Amino acid sequence: MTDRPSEILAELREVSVEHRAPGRSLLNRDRVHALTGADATVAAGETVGVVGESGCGKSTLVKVLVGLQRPTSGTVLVGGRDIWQLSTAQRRRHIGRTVGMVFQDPSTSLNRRLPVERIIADPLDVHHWRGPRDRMRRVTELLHLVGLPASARDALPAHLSGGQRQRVAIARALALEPALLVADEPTSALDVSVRAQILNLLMDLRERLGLAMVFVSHDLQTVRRVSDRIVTMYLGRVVEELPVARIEHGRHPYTQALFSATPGLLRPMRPIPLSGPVPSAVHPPSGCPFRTRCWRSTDTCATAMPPYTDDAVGPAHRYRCFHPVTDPSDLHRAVIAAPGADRSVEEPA
Ligand SMILES: Nc1ncnc2c1ncn2[C@@H]1O[C@H](COP(=O)(O)OP(=O)(O)OP(=O)(O)O)[C@@H](O)[C@H]1O
Repeated sequence: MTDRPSEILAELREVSVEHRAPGRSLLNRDRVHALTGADATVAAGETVGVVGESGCGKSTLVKVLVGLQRPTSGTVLVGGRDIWQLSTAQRRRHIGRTVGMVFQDPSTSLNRRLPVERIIADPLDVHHWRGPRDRMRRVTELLHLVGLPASARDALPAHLSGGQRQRVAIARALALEPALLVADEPTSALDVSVRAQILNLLMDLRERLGLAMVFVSHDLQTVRRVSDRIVTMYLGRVVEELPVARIEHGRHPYTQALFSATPGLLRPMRPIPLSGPVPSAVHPPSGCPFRTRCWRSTDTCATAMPPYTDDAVGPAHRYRCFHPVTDPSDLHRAVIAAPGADRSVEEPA
């Protein structure tokens, strides 16, 4: 198990985010529960992978973490300070110096009208980074850091490839030497051929600069490879947090189902099929949100959201489930119990 470093760079405490449901009239009080009661921490030097199905709240969680989304309730601490107790100017300054953010699609996250130099220098200007000569030197340094030639400084984003644009976005995110880099699907909008290059660049920068990272991705193989800890989300809830070395011992049925769907990641022989659709984020089920698709659910699961329970290794591995998976043969039963499942699957030893 990875030792958990102690300095907490960012923390969510009981954070919820609600949006007005789209397409509804102003009189309609329906709300999308994008995030509900989420707790999460990121410590210096660690990489936290955030996983879960589309729409489960991963992007909302990271937007809250970097101050781009104000929570409806709960507390967001960045560098130990409650960011929503700060003035707008103080918040921007404080977050900018602690956290850098790389978005999914550099074609939309970069200003198309500005040359690369101005894009990268923007955080330096906003934060009054020393004098003009230092600013120029820093831009050159950043271009070099992300593997772009100095000549790229005059190019417009349209003149660059997708991979080069994402390098510019990474340079901008690192301009103020943050301790934490948050990357929301940083390679998924890129050509398959350059995804590995950008991922390798991020991993290289992480090592060289000693960065902590939050890494959101649908690519579970990659998340497993790059993360120290994994946060599993389902329908706006964080349902499990665990060290990557314990992924085979995921206690929440959803963690097991999610990772079983990627060949070779977990011991179950076949993907655990989940019945039924993901429930609506406007009207989530009572109690545990996963209960409507869970093969282990009982009436108890409808009564309340299960509290956090520490696994045997302590709070580094905790989950929210009344009926945690503790026996591998249960996973086998989940596979063969599904309608249409291949019942010839071997019972695990
Ligand atoms: N501005 C908004 N207004 C209304 N609903 C929103 C808004 N932003 C997000 N949502 C909803 O909140 C929920 C969580 O969205 P979010 O983008 O955080 O999920 P996600 O896990 O990042 O999804 P994906 O993997 O597809 O990017 C979804 O139901 C989404 O439709």
